[in-house]
Amino acid sequence: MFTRWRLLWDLMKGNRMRYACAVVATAFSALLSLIPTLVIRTTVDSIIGDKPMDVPGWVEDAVLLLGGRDNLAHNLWVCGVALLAISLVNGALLYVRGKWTSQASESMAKNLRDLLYDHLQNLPYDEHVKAETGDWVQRCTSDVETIRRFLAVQLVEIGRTGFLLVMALTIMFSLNVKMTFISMAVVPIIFAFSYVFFSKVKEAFRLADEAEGKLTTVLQENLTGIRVVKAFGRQAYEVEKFDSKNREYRDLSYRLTRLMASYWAISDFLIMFQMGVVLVIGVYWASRGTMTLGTLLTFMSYEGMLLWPVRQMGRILTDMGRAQISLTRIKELLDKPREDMNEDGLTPDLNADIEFKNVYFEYEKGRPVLQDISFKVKKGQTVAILGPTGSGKSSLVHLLLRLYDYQRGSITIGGVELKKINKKWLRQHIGIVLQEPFLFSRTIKENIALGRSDVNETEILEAMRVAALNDVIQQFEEGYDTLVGERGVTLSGGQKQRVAIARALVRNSSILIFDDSLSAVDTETDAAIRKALKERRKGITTFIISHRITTLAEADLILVLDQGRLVQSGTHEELIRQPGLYQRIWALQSKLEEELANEYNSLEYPAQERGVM
Ligand SMILES: Nc1ncnc2c1ncn2[C@@H]1O[C@H](COP(=O)(O)OP(=O)(O)OP(=O)(O)O)[C@@H](O)[C@H]1O
Repeated sequence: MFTRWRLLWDLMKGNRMRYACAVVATAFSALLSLIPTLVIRTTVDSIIGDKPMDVPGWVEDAVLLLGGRDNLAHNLWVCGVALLAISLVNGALLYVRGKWTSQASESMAKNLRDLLYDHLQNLPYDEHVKAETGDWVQRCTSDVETIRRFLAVQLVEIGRTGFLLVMALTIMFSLNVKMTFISMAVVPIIFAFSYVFFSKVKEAFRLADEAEGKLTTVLQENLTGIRVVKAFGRQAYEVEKFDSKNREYRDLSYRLTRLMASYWAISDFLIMFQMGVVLVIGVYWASRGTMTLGTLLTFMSYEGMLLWPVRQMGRILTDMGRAQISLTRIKELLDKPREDMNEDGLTPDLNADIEFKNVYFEYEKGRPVLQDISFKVKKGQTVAILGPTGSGKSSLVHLLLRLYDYQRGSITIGGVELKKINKKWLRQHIGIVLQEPFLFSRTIKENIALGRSDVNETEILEAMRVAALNDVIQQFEEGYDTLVGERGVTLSGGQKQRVAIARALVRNSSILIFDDSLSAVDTETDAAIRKALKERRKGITTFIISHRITTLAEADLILVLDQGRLVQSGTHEELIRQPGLYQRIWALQSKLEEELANEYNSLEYPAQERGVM
């Protein structure tokens, strides 16, 4: 609990003084807002009327300075000017209060967003894999906003109401004790009613918020997956699903509006009842001379000023619970440990031999994903990995980048244990093309340059050539300055893979990893890219995960994984002679290719159309 508020305190660094000044301005503004009523009271009772002045000495001196009561009675505009002057000062105070609180709260929110963003960037890979992105986004946006509002509005409003109550009660008690008790009789009732009401209605607010969230999720999911919806002709089902969520949201919002309407009606009635009682008793006392008209006006005016904010207090106090929840949610995110980058680790030359020795790895305890994996790769060699879905291919290459840590065994590069190497150094020297490449909503060029910040034009063009991207680029008017993603053109799966390959190539890495990165390009382009890559990656140790035997065949070493175990390893020539998974897949793919070729040749249209002259 304490650490949560401590976080807020820390985030306000540089703005604490400003916020404190805003609190002081609030107090002064509360005091000033009570004074016009006193000016009116004195004017009515002692300047227009003939009651003796019961005002502090300095006010009496001021009246004398302005020519005395008689002079003021003939120049009532002076009282008007006094009211105007007070309003002006009060206005100035309200302005600086608003300015300082918003500066302090906006800076706090900015600091918090920066802190969260920085923290998220530095969380371990696994956290991002498991993360519910929507929930994280909400923590970084609406939860931050809730805390900002708490600082900018709620806390200040509580302070203002507190000051107002204390000061007004002091003045009221000094004027008439009995009337003070009468006029404040309903305050605790309104406060309690408002507090209980909003505590109860909080649940209704939560349900409405949740329903809104569900509605947004359905909408977002539908828009993201609209192609699937259309392809499967599921529009009617989706519309119905949306309608049911929409109806749920409407019903809950309607219920909330009804509840709020009854709240305003009851609390308005209580306030009006209270004012009515004060008016009736006050007029009675005034007619009997036990209370002056000015004092009655003061009570009526203060009553109005106090009861409205008190009525809001219940809402603000219950809303404060939200700020606490938001702070807890943010703290949970910030408490997640950052990834240890082993910055003091070794920075060896990674253009070296790699060795896996009895490597064991599991994501969850007791569920091994890789077991007893041992193999050696000479510097500059190409290693191909084959295996059924879920056999652990991606996991194996992820270990090399230390996106995850192996639990047993050893992985060495140039004889240095992987866990001793500085992680940043390691990742800087390994280029990876992920299975599902992600492109940012930027230009193609910028997406490629993400691989290395100081990359030059020639290197980008060269990487594009190797990744067979030039043909793609030519289709676009703006070439590689074409925007991709949500705001730009949509690239096909194969085109995206090629941009990702170019991005990995500009890194000039010592080790290159292709995680099934050519799966979406046609065989011809695959062959062209492999050829260009072969020339280019001389001396670079390369790992290629693929299901295409043609891709694997050229490798110096082929690893065959099955259920997390290395079941075969060797060259293409060795493996096709060994009975096993590789031989079976090779036989299958060769047969398939043969059948495809036969089918193509037997097509019955003219030879020139098939390109055969
Ligand atoms: N982050 C994770 N947390 C828990 N289990 C995981 C995680 N990632 C993968 N797995 C599991 O580990 C196993 C191996 O997954 P991996 O992605 O390495 O297989 P793969 O051989 O690359 O499969 P594919 O060819 O389908 O890409 C699978 O059973 C998978 O469900």
